[in-house]
Amino acid sequence: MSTLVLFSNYKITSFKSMRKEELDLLIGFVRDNQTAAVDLSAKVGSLNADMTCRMVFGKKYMDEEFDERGFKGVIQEGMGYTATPNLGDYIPQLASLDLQGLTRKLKAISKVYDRFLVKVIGEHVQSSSSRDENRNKDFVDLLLSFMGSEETEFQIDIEHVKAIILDMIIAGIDTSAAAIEWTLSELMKHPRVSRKVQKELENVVGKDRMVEESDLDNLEYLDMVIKESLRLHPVAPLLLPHESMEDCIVNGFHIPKKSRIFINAWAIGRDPNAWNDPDKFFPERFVDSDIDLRGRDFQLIPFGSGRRSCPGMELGLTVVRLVLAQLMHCFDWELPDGTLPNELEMTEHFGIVTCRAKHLLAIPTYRLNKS
Ligand code: HEM
Repeated sequence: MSTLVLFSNYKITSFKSMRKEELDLLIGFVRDNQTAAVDLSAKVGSLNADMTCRMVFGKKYMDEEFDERGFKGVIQEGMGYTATPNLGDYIPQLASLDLQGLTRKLKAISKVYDRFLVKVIGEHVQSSSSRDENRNKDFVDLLLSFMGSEETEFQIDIEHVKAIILDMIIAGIDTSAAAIEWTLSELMKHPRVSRKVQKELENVVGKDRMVEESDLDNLEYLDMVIKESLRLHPVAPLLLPHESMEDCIVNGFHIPKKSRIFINAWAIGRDPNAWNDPDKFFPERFVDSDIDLRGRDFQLIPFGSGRRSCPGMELGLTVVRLVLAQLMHCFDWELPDGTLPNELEMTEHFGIVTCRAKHLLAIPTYRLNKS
């Protein structure tokens, strides 16, 4: 369903004008605030949350419509509990005691999610008869249209709809934002690479207009920068847990059926057996290389590989490329308080999605010709 319907090329393209509207708001805000440092981590996080909400729910929701902790706050709290190693997973006899209280806390969070999802679905059902049939359908519309339908191969009920929506929101918001945040951080740290990205943008786009999505395929160097950033900072460093379907032997290790498997994409991206100078940020390593991000090349798997790899990859890459290109094309960036590029701290905050421990702040200067 994800591949054929939700993330088809047609569907991704149908949200192009929405992405432009949201990104233009951010660019406008930054242009109006050029004297102070912009909290890029917070701004990029909100931009992605807004884009994802409009695609999945058809509109943005105010924080207070969710819960007093706000939309992002609750999602992050839930993700935090999910990422915490749970004793009960390793010693099943202890699971029912819930010694860390994780099950109890997650159940409480799931009630908040559930209340919100019931409200969103209710709003869609109520307004379905009065809605314009030609308007662009959001994910909730699409999923509801499969429910109870005999004509489709996807047999789903309301609990599936809730689960899929939640999955999309959780998997979509922080991942793209963290990928943008890390790439911007590496660009701030490496002015040579930043200048080269801006030079490419000047050649492809010119300084008289902003970037359009149709320009993205011509930005080859930016693609290398993104690959290099995802190699060093795979936003889901351990991917998602997998389970072996049958007994198998990998590199001489016996893996019994039904084992829980973690793939350390972070370590693979920095493995000296797979990469020369692995700790160096050097996008040019991808010149004349056919290593891509799609999971064919096992030394670079930020989206996983195979059937359970990320279904939102094309969409995620479109957003990451577009936002980075626009921010780098429209502005020069300087670190605040006289911080030198090589002094920028890169400490990670570990979670299922690993973002920066400290927000990335930078001072913008508008650089296009047109006012
Ligand atoms: C740069 C952006 C993104 C990155 C780096 C990323 C990365 C990943 C990774 C590593 C996985 C786990 C794969 C595995 O364990 O093998 C995953 C799964 C998933 N991603 Fe993404 N993702 C991104 C954007 C998105 C977006 C925008 C969406 C949807 C709106 C999305 C939806 C999903 C879903 C639904 C899954 C779970 C698939 C399943 O249940 O098997 N992702 N993603």
